[in-house]
Amino acid sequence: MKLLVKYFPDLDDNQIKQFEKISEVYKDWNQKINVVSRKDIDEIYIRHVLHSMGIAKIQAFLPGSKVLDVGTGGGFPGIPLAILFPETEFTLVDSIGKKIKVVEEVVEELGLQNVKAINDRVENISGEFDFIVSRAVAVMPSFVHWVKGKIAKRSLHERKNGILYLKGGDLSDELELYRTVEVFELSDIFEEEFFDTKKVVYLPMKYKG
Ligand SMILES: C[S@@+](CC[C@H](N)C(=O)[O-])C[C@H]1O[C@@H](n2cnc3c(N)ncnc32)[C@H](O)[C@@H]1O
Repeated sequence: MKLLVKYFPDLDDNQIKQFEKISEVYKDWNQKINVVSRKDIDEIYIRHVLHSMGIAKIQAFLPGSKVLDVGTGGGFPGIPLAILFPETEFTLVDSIGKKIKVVEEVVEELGLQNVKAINDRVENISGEFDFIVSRAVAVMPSFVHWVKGKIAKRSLHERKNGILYLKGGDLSDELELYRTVEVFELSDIFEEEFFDTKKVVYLPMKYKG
């Protein structure tokens, strides 16, 4: 928790309670349905919670905006972001039913009012979103193909609507096609070693290539 407050000093009491509860809830659910690797569950705050919150350091979501988390698994990055932005509407989608079951239970136990969990492939989801977030789901060309029609044309935020994807390593080949892509290094924001190779990739709705 100290780690979260170090980088997000403005969390209110309710958010602190929800973040404190997260490790207990996931430890409990992970014993029944494995959604987080054993090694990762002990380091849930750095590897899952703070990593997810890296997106918030790049883009703060406005009240009334809509965010889609594609391939959310057990709820990352969607759940930590939903705690952080309680007035933004989050839709978390995953094609594996038991993962969405965990998300639903976590949402209930944390008392989150702004999260909808859907068990389906993202290709089958309708609706338009300001931003689409994700981590560890697909290479960018497949991902862009899946979500293309799901980004709202009108932007509420100063930054143009688009994709905010948590990725790591050398992305030069994968992102070669996208001239308007911006890559933000999380190591510039978080000093812990875990973030040394981690990035947030932003792809605005209109891209060339
Ligand atoms: C490696 S896991 C990552 C989970 C989570 N985002 C995280 O970082 O902890 C990838 C997830 O993407 C989901 N997935 C893959 N393709 C999908 C699709 N087309 N639509 C919805 N979910 C998908 C899988 O079911 C799986 O749960």
